Amino acid sequence: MELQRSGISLIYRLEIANQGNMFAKLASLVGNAGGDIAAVDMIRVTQEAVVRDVTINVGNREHGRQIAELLDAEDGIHVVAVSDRTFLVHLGGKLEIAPKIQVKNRDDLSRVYTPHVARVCEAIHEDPSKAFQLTIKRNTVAVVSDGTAVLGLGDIGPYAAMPVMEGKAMLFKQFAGIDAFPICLDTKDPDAIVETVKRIAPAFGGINLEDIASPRCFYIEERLKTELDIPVFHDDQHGTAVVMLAGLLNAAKLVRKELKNLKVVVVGIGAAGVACTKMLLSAGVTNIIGVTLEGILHRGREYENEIWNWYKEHTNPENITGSLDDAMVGADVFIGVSGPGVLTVEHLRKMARDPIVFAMANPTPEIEPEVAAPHVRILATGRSDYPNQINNVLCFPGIFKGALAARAYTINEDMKLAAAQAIASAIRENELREDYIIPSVFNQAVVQRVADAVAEAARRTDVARREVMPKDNF
Ligand SMILES: NC(=O)c1ccc[n+]([C@@H]2O[C@H](COP(=O)([O-])OP(=O)(O)OC[C@H]3O[C@@H](n4cnc5c(N)ncnc54)[C@H](O)[C@@H]3O)[C@@H](O)[C@H]2O)c1
Ligand SMILES: O=C(O)C[C@H](O)C(=O)O
Ligand SMILES: [Mg+2]
Repeated sequence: MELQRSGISLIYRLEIANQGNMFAKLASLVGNAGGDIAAVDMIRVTQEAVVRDVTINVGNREHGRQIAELLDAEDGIHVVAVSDRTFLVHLGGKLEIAPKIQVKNRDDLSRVYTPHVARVCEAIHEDPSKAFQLTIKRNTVAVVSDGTAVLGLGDIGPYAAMPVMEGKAMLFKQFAGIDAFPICLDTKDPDAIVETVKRIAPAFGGINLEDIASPRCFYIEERLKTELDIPVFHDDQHGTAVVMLAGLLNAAKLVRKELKNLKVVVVGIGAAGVACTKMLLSAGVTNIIGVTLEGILHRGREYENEIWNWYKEHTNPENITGSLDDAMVGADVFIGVSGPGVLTVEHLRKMARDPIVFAMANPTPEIEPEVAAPHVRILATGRSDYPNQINNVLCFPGIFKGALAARAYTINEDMKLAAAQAIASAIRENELREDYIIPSVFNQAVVQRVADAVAEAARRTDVARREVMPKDNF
């Protein structure tokens, strides 16, 4: 596969002396240093100098720093400040709450607020199911995290987790029209998390658990699923697994291999790794090898982590032992949901013909895509800046849209499988290519396709509380 990488974009505020052709000099300095000027804005002009904001695309932060040093060392150029556009879009957070109706006069006020609102409260008191019709519960999801497994950054706490949760909430709204609220809890106690989520549930039609570390995430999700009557969905488990399977269905078609014959190596047997494995098993894959930091999971050992004991019983049919080096021999597929630097070119060389590599750790994949690309047939990552983005954003907006439309009280296996098939089928067979096994997150047809398939699966499996017509705009 061939790859092109996008870097980061920095804004340099420069004071440029009014002498000679300074801008041409600046442009050639930047160009020679490998930067790419994307925009120039005039900020102010004085007798001696002009101040401009110059947006420059650079490879990474270090490259950006080198360019700043280079410019500052030049006679007549002074670097006033460098700002990162990513930080600028985060100023003050990424979300706000907006009312759906304007209160223009006393009459409006008396309807949305006291006294008439009281009649609506009483109606819900008489029939609690009316909360779905008459409050934001109908179309609102809580994105709940404790900040313990934020992307691949680990336990960075609830404050640092907020930007990711705000991002997920934005995507819920933009892609599915669902209002989502980021909630980062200042506790790691699984029971306290369960109790808190239960107590805030009245306002929500669904709970999207996010970036909660394993193995606690399994307990928290299981309890909430049993104790709440709205869908509870741990995105890092099931969203990831759904999109991974969608990608694999298409990748297998492309290399003309059948799922049941594949040898799949999964690295990182946490939330995402366990769920991906369960999904592979239900799709008919039998030869799955799970690899942790301690090596291949096998039946010759008893593990402290309970889920790994479950894992060893359901995978590794030949009970092989050893490290990732041993697991990769003859593998058709690598699924990485661990961390950076796990996979090497040596590993890729051990794989079977037409290797399929899904290096899904965020933000840094298990292997640098540029390094892996020449050695594999199909490569996918979780990132937005490479082709084949296998990221749960392709799933959670649509799966919740379908579940909320059907007013489903849970999201079950059939609904997840339906979502995976809907995502995969968004690409027609004659459109499949090595760098196009998964539809873009901006393919607007995908969310509705997933939502329709999920609502239908909810109806078929008797978990829907509402009949949904296809394309129903609830
Ligand atoms: N692309 C996506 O849509 C997507 C979705 C979910 C998670 N992820 C990524 O997957 C990774 C794991 O997320 P999670 O939610 O499962 O976290 P988690 O904390 O539940 O599990 C991670 C597991 O990986 C293991 N691990 C870490 N480094 C390893 C290594 N070098 N070799 C073997 N095992 C290793 C850890 O011990 C842990 O068991 C993160 O990088 C996350 O960003 C990607
Ligand atoms: O947030 C993402 O980009 C995907 C996933 O939920 C992750 O934790 O990495
Ligand atoms: Mg996540």
